[in-house]
Amino acid sequence: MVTVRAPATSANLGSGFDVFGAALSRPADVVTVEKAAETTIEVTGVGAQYIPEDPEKNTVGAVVEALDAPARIHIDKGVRPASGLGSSAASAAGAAVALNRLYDRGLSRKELVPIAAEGEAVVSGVAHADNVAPSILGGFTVTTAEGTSSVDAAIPLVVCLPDVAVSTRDARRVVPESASMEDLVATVGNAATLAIGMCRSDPALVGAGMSDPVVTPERARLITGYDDVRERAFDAGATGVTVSGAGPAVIAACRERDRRDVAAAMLDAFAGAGVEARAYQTRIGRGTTFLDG
Ligand SMILES: Nc1ncnc2c1ncn2[C@@H]1O[C@H](COP(=O)(O)OP(=O)(O)OP(=O)(O)O)[C@@H](O)[C@H]1O
Ligand SMILES: N[C@@H](CCO)C(=O)O
Repeated sequence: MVTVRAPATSANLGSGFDVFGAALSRPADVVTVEKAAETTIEVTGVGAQYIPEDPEKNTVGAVVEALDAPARIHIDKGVRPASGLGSSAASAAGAAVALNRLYDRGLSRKELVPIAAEGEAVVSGVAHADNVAPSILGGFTVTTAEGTSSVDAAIPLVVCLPDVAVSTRDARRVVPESASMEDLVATVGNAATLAIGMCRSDPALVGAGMSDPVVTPERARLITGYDDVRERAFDAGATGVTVSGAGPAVIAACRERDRRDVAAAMLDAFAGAGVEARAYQTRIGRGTTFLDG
């Protein structure tokens, strides 16, 4: 038997649509796998009632197939589904790391990224790896068709999760099909600023680099109260605020000393918009870890 803790993640970070990702120190899924002749999946925890246990429909089923590793699998969800916090990816990432060890497949963490990404295709129609990469590798990740690069970074974060669901599949429908040259230049500048900020663990640069004139404004419309939440977070000291993944979670970068105030301000703004929410005071963290030695 192998048990792992696979962290939530935030993809895009504004300017890095479908490229940037970050592992969060909390929340996380716990995935346990045991060899079996046929694969079975049991799901407990946050939002378990919305997650299919059929291996054809659960993200871990595709991982089992890709690794040819049938197992009895238990997923204890800490990451709510349809959250923008890489819920479907956390389970797939955890299963990939755990099954690789259970069956002694000998694949490296980087080799496991495209395998876990197959799980994402099951739910969103696209095998995007910008959530599974940080959930497996940890830190800040840059994923392209050529592979993933990662760097550890010490950046305090708040993710505020409203009590509504937005599916990645729906949120991909509002992504514009083209962008102007002006927006392209701005986005490249912001993304480069964010990447330097991560390398220096500088919350000011990371926050400044989260600005995105192309995808985020369209996605923000799907989140009731977004503009107020963003403004209040900045007033409380956030250095940058954007939609986490496909939403509805909103992520803010900040300095350690401001994190509590930023979390309170975001919760208050959602409440003002009539939306219940939960705030996680978190930071960029480690990738999937073994819980059983
Ligand atoms: N193991 C799993 N964990 C969570 N959701 C799963 C799992 N397997 C299948 N699903 C389905 O995936 C959907 C949630 O995935 P989706 O990509 O929409 O949200 P997310 O992973 O929280 O968001 P994001 O990718 O934007 O961070 C739900 O419909 C859920 O039933
Ligand atoms: N990059 C993907 C991540 C989904 O979590 C998207 O924004 O659609």
